Amino acid sequence: MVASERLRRTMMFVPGNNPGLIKDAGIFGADSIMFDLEDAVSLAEKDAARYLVYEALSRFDYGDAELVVRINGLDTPFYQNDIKAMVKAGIDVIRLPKTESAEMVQELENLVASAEQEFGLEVGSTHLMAAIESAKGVVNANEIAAASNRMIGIALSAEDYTTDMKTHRYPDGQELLYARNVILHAARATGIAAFDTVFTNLDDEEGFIRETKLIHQLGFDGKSVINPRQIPLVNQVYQPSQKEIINAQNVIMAIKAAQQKGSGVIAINGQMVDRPVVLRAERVMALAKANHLVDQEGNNIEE
Ligand SMILES: CC(=O)SCCNC(=O)CCNC(=O)[C@H](O)C(C)(C)COP(=O)(O)OP(=O)(O)OC[C@H]1O[C@@H](n2cnc3c(N)ncnc32)[C@H](O)[C@@H]1OP(=O)(O)O
Ligand SMILES: O=C([O-])CC(=O)C(=O)O
Ligand SMILES: [Mg+2]
Repeated sequence: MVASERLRRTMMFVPGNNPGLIKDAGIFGADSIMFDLEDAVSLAEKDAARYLVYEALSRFDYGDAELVVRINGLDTPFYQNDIKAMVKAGIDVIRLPKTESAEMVQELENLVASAEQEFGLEVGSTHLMAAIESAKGVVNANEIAAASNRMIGIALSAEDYTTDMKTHRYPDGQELLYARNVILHAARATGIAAFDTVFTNLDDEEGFIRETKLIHQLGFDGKSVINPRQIPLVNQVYQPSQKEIINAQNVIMAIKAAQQKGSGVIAINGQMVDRPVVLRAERVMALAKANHLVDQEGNNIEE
């Protein structure tokens, strides 16, 4: 699948030092599974976690899920070994934590390219993403997003970010509004995905849904999650309504008919349908397919 066409509603963190969670991570339906070598793993367990994730990637089948690894930061003694092992294992995406500049992404890219050469992989086949976790990262979000052709997305990491900003997380999320909008604009301007941050109170389902509705409304592709219980809740928020699906089906049918007659624009019930409307309709249909509300051809499923 082309990296830019993937749906990425949920990217689930899986601690890299926990064999049980790693083994079963594929059964919960996360769009992306993110093995963590960074903050979920204590210093004493860094080497063991890297080895464990390497073995898991080589042995287990995670189906259609995109496989991501969060490596240790560029200010640690671990990241070079992390990159080598994960490239060798054929990981889909490397997520760089605490990214503050384009130079950091370029340093990562150079090391990834060397590892690809060393292990006989096509240079450019490993994709990258950056987590933005500080004021400096937010200020430099545009250059970070555009730093490499390998970039598939940028993410807000609000736990570290709010600490850097000398605040903390509040239920209404006002403290994150600026960073969320900056990250979204940087992602959209570069044509890559935007991911919202984790919500750490597993018992506050209402708060989780409220936050997910907000980031869906803003335009995020999806959200980092820490627990399988959060996956269906995100999918529910991202699920298009029946009305949206019917509208999207009509738009796609109408534009196909128009194109057959050599026109790129048409009206449905007096409403102009042009390229942006078609693109929105295609996204609705992709979400409808992912939620099994229509079949792979976009037709309604017979009861
Ligand atoms: C600020 C940051 O950097 S956040 C990123 C780093 N943090 C992480 O990676 C934490 C990831 N999450 C977890 O480790 C766990 O979800 C915890 C510790 C928060 C909660 O764990 P639990 O209390 O066991 O959660 P819960 O009871 O809901 O688990 C339900 C099932 O899902 C499994 N599960 C829970 N979390 C995960 C996960 N992240 N990945 C895979 N499986 C998971 C559990 O093993 C359990 O399976 P079982 O029913 O077969 O025993
Ligand atoms: O990426 C995330 O959402 C988790 C994280 O590291 C943070 O919030 O600091
Ligand atoms: Mg963090």
